Amino acid sequence: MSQLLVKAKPHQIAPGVTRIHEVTRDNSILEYIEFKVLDLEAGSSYREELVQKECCIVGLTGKIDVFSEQKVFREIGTRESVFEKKPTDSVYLSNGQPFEVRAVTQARVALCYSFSDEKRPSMLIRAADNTVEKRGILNNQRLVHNILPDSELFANRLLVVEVFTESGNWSSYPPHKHDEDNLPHESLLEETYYHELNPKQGFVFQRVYTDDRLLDETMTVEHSNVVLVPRGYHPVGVPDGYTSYYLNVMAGPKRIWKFHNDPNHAWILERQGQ
Ligand SMILES: O=C(O)C[C@@H](O)[C@H](O)C(=O)CO
Repeated sequence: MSQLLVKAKPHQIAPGVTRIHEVTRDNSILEYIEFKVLDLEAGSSYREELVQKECCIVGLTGKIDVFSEQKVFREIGTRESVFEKKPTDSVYLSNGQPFEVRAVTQARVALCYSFSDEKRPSMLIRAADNTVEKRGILNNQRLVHNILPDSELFANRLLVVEVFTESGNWSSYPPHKHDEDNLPHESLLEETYYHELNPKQGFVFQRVYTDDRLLDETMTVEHSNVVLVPRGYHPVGVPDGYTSYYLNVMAGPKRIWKFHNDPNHAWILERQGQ
């Protein structure tokens, strides 16, 4: 059984609250990242206390209110489907505080965690604060919303980004890795991919591999699956007829995204127009 591919396991944990994913240090091979996806019915609420963790709450779809010790954030979320391809709102909460997510409408929420013992200000990351990038040419085009990039200094470890890849294109490509603490050349960051597909019956292929091929797994990834990237290159290929969305969480010892392209495939970037 794959240690990298995590399928959705919907489980009702409170009235109106269904946990779709729960990736923890105890049930996964990751050391720096934990990740949850929750579905909330309108009016339902989810409570948690952050102990030695920071969290970025991403309003994937629907509208939520977030109550933290320091602040209340109202009407978080901008879209009914991620495939509207517009940025959404998120909230950053630091270690050592209880919080509550209350659904204003039916909502799907991602809780992206890393380990932290620092108390920092709670922050609203508005949809309008996301930097939006179009990357790549030919069949390597993708749309990126930077939710919590390394240029934003208020988080301790967490990096969060969402990526849309159209039918027949490749993203996280040419394959790149960030698994060596060797700055300024490369940083060590684990990564998670939470995938959605439009239409839902679609699938993508994701390969996770290292130079020595001691890790080399190619996965068929379906709607709502999570892929764990403890190390290695991690490209995604999208079949004709389907659009791919994924939410990436990255974290490691230093909060810098410095990747290294697979030298065998870096020539892709030298084509005209990149
Ligand atoms: O540019 C892309 O295709 C997205 C990737 O950079 C993705 O966010 C990732 O792999 C980050 O390391």
